[in-house]
Amino acid sequence: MELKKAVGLKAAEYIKSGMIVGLGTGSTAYYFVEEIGRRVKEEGLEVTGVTTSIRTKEQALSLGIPLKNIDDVTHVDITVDGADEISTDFHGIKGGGGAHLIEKIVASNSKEIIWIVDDSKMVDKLGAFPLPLEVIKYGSQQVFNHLEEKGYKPAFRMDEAGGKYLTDEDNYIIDLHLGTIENPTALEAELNQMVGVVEHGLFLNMVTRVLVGSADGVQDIAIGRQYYSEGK
Ligand SMILES: O=C[C@H](O)[C@H](O)[C@H](O)COP(=O)(O)O
Repeated sequence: MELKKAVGLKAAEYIKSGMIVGLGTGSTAYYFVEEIGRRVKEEGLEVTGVTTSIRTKEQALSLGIPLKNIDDVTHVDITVDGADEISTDFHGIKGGGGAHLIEKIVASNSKEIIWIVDDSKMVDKLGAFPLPLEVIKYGSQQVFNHLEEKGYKPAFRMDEAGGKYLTDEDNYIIDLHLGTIENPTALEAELNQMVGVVEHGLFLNMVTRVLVGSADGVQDIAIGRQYYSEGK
């Protein structure tokens, strides 16, 4: 809890008045959004938020953070979000909370992408965390069967009531229990082409800064790449 809060507060230091800010989803991003709300209220910070889930939208509205839809902004200056796993080469898995579709849309329109995590999320190779695929309902059992034939150990995500989990966009999620992903780039290419898969939780070559919380404090790692380019 404290590590998540520490990285959330540190990320908020990168936010200045006038920015359009992508507000991530999850238990770590929660602290970042709370801090932005506090600064809006107490310090007069003037930002426009673009949210990545219904949950975050409700939180941001309750805090009085002005919001816009992604389609009503020219770009996002900085998106701050959590992650489920980050590899040593700074690829990530996201979507443990089922929000990776909208998160990826917001991130892909962001000039800077900051991930905030505690050190338990840092891994050598991705894959121990189940890789989420958001799939359209129609034909989803066929997608599942196809993934099973490939040996990807798929499982439909279930909700607390025992039904299939529904995303904000009313799709299902299939989690792949891969163990280790030896070649994330090849898997990404394969999943990008799979009919019925709306979006997968592999975020490769996207993050521009990672803040890692540990007992020793917050490590601030600038990745040194530019994901976003104007007019792409
Ligand atoms: O779908 C959820 C998002 O990708 C989250 O950012 C991710 O699951 C990390 O969440 P948390 O900070 O709660 O571990």
